[in-house]
Amino acid sequence: MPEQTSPPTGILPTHEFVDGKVGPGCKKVDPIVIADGVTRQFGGNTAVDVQHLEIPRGKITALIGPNGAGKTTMFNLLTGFDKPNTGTWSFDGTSLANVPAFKVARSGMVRTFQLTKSLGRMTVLDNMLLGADQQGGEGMLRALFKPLWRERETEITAKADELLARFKLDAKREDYAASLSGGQRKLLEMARALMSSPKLIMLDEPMAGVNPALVQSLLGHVKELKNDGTTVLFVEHDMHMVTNISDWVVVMAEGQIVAEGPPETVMKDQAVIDAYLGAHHDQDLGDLDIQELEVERIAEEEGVEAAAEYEAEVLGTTSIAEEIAETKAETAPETKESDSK
Ligand SMILES: Nc1ncnc2c1ncn2[C@@H]1O[C@H](COP(=O)(O)OP(=O)(O)OP(=O)(O)O)[C@@H](O)[C@H]1O
Repeated sequence: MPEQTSPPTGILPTHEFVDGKVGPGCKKVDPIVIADGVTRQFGGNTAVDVQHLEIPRGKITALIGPNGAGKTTMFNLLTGFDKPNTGTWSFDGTSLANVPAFKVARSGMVRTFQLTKSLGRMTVLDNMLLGADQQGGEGMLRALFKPLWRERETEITAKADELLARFKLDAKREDYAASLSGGQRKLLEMARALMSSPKLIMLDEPMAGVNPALVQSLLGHVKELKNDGTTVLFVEHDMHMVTNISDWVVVMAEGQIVAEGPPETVMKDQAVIDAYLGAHHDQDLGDLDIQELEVERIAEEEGVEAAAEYEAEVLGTTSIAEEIAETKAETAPETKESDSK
C-alpha cells in the first residue's frame, strides 16, 4: 500500500474496520470501494491526488476538508460524472474506471448533488419514478409484455409511496417539486436515490440549506440507511452531522487524503487541525468545542450573520458570533482609513 503522508498524530493505531494500522489510505477489513492513484487536474491545478482510499462497507463515512479540497471532484470521479487523468477504482469488486455515470448508478452506487437536481416542473411522485432502475426491460420488450410492464409500474409506484412516507413527503406526492422547500428537496433527492435500492449512497452536502427542523429527521434517515445495510459516504461541512452520525471520517486537503479514522479521534489529528482548522492549529481540539470553531469558520467564509444563524441553530447561543462581530467592529475603522483615498 502506498504511503501518503507522515504518520498522523492523535489517531488510534488499530481499529476494527481497519486491516493493519489506521492512517491516511489505510486498508479496510471489508471495503466496498477501493481507489488507487486517482488524479484529476484542471489546467495547472491538481484537484484530486488520491494515492489510495478504501471505504468500509455497511458504515457511514464522512469525507471532510476545507473548501476546494477536492471532495466533490472525487465524488464526480467515482460516480462517472467526471474523468480522471489517472487512476483505477472498484466498487464491490468490479472496476468502475471509465464507466459512464448511468452504468455506475445501475451497479448500485448512486449519489446526490450539492445543489439538488430535482425536476421542478415534475411532481414529487414523477421525480421518484425517474429514480427507479430499468429492471423491467425497455422498448420493444416492454411493448410486447404490457402486463409485465404494468406490474413493474405498480411495483415501483408502491416503492415510491413507501419512501415518500418514510421521508414525510407523502402529503406532497402530487405537488410540483418546485414548490418544495430547500430541505424538502434534499429529502426528495435522497428518497429518489433510494428508488434503485443502492448498495452505496453518496450524499454531497446533505445538510446544506436544510431547515433546522428537518436536520434531526435527515440525520435519522441516514442512520436508518445504515441499519438497512446500505453503505453511506457523505461530504459535509456540518460538524454536527459528522460527529453525530459517522463511523469513519476521511479528511482531504489539497486533493490528498491527509487523515482518516473514527470521528472521536480524527478531530484531534494534527493533519486535520492544520488542514481543516488552520488558524487554530495550536489549540487542543479535545478541549475545544468543534462547533465553536465551525462558527468561526462560517464567520470568516460566509459572514457574521450566517455564523450567528448557525450558532443559534446548533448551540442555542449567539455569543461567539457577537464576539466576532465586536472584534470586527473594533478593527473596522483601521481598514476604512487605509481604504479611504
Ligand atoms: N470544472 C472545474 N474546472 C476547473 N476547476 C475546477 C473544476 N471543478 C473543481 N475545480 C477546482 O478543483 C478544486 C477542488 O474543487 P472541489 O469542488 O472538488 O472541492 P471541494 O472540496 O468539494 O470544495 P467545497 O467544499 O467548496 O465544495 C478547486 O480548486 C476547484 O476550484
